[in-house]
Amino acid sequence: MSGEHVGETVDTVAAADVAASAGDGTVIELSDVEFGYTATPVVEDISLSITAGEYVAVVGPNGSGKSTLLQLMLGLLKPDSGEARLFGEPAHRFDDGGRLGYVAQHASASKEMPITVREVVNMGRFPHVGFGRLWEEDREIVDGALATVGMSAFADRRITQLSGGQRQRAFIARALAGEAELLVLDEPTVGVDAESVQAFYELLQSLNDRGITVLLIEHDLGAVTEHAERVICLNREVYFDGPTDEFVESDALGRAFGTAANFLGEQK
Ligand SMILES: Nc1ncnc2c1ncn2[C@@H]1O[C@H](COP(=O)(O)OP(=O)(O)OP(=O)(O)O)[C@@H](O)[C@H]1O
Repeated sequence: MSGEHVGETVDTVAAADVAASAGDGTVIELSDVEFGYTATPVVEDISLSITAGEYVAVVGPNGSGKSTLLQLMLGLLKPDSGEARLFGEPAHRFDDGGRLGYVAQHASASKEMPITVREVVNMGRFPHVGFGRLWEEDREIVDGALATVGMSAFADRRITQLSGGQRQRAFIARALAGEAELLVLDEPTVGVDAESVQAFYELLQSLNDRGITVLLIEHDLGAVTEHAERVICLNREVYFDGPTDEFVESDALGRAFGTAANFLGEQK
């Protein structure tokens, strides 16, 4: 078995362009997926689907395969066996086009990157208009995206001069400018100050209320139970996949983490 090793995670990837999603509203579909970076599988026996409009949290211990699962879903990794489909297409062949906004773990920017927030958000329009050709209507969409995430006042600030939370908002604005239907976030509130976390989740909720499918990895169980409507609990295999209230009542957490106390001890 030879899993693809993609090395460094790209900080943010606005992946995905397609003509059509699966007609039944399925956004992501995994069938019997197995993947390992070496001969040992990191995830196996994964079958699940995510439908348009859902708000799904992936939880699990450190090293349980959450980021790997996300990258398989997005086609950034290719399963060793089984199949991953994104908007009805094989995920690894999915073309960039704005439907998907991906904010990777510790989304950051190179310190030398002399790029402003507006320029980052402008990039969201590129799949729609082509490089360097933003028209008035595109600028209005960019302004709207900046306003939606509360970053209008920071539009001309360099991306490197933002806090972690502000940077996350800028990357979300880029996804919104691209008219993303699916927003995927890998531990979005790591490095975000506590006061901003609540506002950040309110933003995600408002985007989900507008019909955007939200899929995120989250360590903060409180945030998961408060906001996500569905939980996928992972530790190489899926230990639980279902409504959040059923997850809370279940023993999946303890089984996946060894003990629930362990997990709670990991809370940041
Ligand atoms: N690029 C890579 N090359 C080799 N091994 C990797 C790579 N990325 C992750 N792994 C290994 O795969 C396993 C799952 O990692 P993954 O990052 O998917 O877990 P995770 O649940 O997201 O972890 P965390 O909660 O710590 O972010 C770990 O054992 C990790 O060391």
